[in-house]
Amino acid sequence: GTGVVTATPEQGDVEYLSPVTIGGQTINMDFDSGSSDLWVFNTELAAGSQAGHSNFNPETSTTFQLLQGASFEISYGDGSGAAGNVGTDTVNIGGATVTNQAVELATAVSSSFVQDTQSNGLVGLAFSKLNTIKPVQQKTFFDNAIATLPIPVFTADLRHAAVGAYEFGNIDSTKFNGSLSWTDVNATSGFWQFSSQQFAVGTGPTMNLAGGQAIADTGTTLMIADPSIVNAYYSQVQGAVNNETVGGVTFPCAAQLPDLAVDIGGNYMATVRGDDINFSPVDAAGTTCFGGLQAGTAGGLQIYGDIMFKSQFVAFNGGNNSIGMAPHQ
Ligand SMILES: N[C@H]1[C@H](O)[C@@H](Sc2ccccc2)[C@@H]2OC[C@H]1O2
Repeated sequence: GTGVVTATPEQGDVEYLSPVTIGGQTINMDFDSGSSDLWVFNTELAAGSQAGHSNFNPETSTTFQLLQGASFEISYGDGSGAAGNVGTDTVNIGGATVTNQAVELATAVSSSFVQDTQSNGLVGLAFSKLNTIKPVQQKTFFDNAIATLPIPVFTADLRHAAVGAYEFGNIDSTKFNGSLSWTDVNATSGFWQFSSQQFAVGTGPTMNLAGGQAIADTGTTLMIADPSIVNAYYSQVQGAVNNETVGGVTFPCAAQLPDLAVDIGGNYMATVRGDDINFSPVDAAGTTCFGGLQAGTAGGLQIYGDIMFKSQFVAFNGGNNSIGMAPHQ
């Protein structure tokens, strides 16, 4: 069957949380199309790390089974990480259910996870080749569910400061304008990766980024693009500066921010709303604001995170490895 759950933004749209039922216990988790482990805060974790979180208790689940000798250890792009043991349990996301899903029980988590008490773990939705479980790699929830879904798709409908949704096995055409533009994904990296070789700032000319590649990553808050895009964009914003202290580009909060259009696989120019690129104030007075568009390394893999998802409804097709996009309704 299909499954649909709410995707509720934390304050400032830092991340989006969705309810997941594991062995009958419902826990709010961060759905991450940029990784492939499902790990959860749990009662095996040190009490200090458990504090403030919803902690899965494998002992009170009648369907949990330890996966003897299995462990995981994951490091994320932002330097955070988690590690621990592994079991299997019944995982239900809005009705879409997998009876033998690998559930990773963290026994160690980095401080950024401990401090974020609204998030109690991640649901990895990238390709299973990135799963970190050893000695035998396990599948993601989507990989396990795909055969039972009416269509082999999940969709992300993330909104600025409003509740959106993740849906498995159905594409709700009331949630986007027009029709989806589909692009082939190169799954070799294990990410939902596509070419992105052109961009335009506001009503300006289309510019080239030869060889540009990007991934669609719901677990990344911002939009990390090639320096050539970032420089071209902020050259159009009065008062924009690269603020080393703050760690990225800032500008006056009153600035008028242009839209940014980026090429998706040569088939579609996805427009990212300028308003969403005004991400958050860095000072109490709300005078200086931090950009939702920041620079990665030149020629590196670009990461189109929540800043893009707030403008675009995205469908992930695991049947033919493609991504569909259209502006939100
Ligand atoms: N795919 C992303 C992942 O979901 C997050 S993990 C995370 C870390 C701290 C707080 C919340 C989430 C991390 O940032 C970018 C990349 O790695």
